[in-house]
Amino acid sequence: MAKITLDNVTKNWGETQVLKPMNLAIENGEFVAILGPSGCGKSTTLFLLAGLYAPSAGEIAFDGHNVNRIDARDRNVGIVFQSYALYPNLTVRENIAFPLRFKTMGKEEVVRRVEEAANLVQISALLDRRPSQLSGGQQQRVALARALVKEPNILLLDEPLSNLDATLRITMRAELKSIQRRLGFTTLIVTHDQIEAITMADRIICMNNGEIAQIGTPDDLYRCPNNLFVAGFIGTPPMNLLKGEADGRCLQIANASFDLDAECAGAVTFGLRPEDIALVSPEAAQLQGEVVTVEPMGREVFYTIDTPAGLIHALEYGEAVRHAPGAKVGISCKSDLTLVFDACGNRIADLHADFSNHAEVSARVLEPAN
Ligand SMILES: Nc1ncnc2c1ncn2[C@@H]1O[C@H](COP(=O)(O)OP(=O)(O)OP(=O)(O)O)[C@@H](O)[C@H]1O
Repeated sequence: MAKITLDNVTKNWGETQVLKPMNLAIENGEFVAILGPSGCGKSTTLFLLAGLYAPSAGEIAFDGHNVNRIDARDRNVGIVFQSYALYPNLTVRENIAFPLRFKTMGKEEVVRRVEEAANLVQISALLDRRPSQLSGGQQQRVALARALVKEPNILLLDEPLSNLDATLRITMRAELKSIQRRLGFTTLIVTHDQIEAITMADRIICMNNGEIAQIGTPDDLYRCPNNLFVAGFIGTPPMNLLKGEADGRCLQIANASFDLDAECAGAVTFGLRPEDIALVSPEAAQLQGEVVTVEPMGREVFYTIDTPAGLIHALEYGEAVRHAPGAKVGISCKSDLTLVFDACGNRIADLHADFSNHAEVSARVLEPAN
């Protein structure tokens, strides 16, 4: 188990800097997800830690020791790639034992470690098969056992679940997390699946365009995004982001004005999560709109509402469809759940807008569906 520190680490390919100076500290035993859109630098960060890439500048340290010049195979890091990369002509046993081939260790020790790793991921019965005789989930477990067999200090996972079907992903997600908890490896997982990141990780590094947009617990990123990128990236369906203008304690969004709980001035963006919206009677809210589409999704109903501030998405829990297309509704939300971002896209801490009459929100004064 090792603490990982990055101090102003960058990566350039030719003239292009794909990783801007990155500073990061990951504690012993932490499970951290690197999340972000395609091309933002997630795998680059992981490969730098693995020693597969050398940094262009800066220092990578494990437990305070600079590892910049230490070879991948000497870093005591286990890696699981998206493709699994199993050797088709080797048995499962030989695949798992492969990373030990350069270690000076007796045959019995190799057998012990292979069996222990196979046991951990529950593939002991498959050791004499070849990869082609395994399902996708079983192959994924072999790749994980191969990473564990070195008894690494750090486990690096590069989209390890992306080739699995939806059900298996959920099972493997829970299994990975439980193995990590039991063995206590410092673990980094690269993913572009936010559910994966939110469900497994203690902390998430959200990256955009070669740099860290925010690091925090899943709840921090969801409830207190530092900036518009994180606000728009985390959450499905995404946060509603409305353009507005602040003047003192007044926020104007299209034809509606709201009270702010502190002074502010200039162009702002106002953020409102779909599930935090209550659709109330039009006269009970400052901002009104017309329901355009209604999508019942089983446990919830997803509404798209056309308002003078643009289209707004709202999610109401429960099966009941309360508003039909064409219904006029008011958009309401508890003020402490609203977010305000400045003209540069940074969230203004502790600034909220009074978006409605709270009594109306809690009473859920709703128009009947017509
Ligand atoms: N060997 C290389 N030479 C030049 N550019 C590269 C090389 N490897 C990666 N890049 C560029 O670096 C940037 C970051 O790539 P990286 O693979 O880290 O992204 P990612 O976030 O992991 O993306 P994805 O989710 O699509 O795997 C991309 O713009 C990519 O095109």
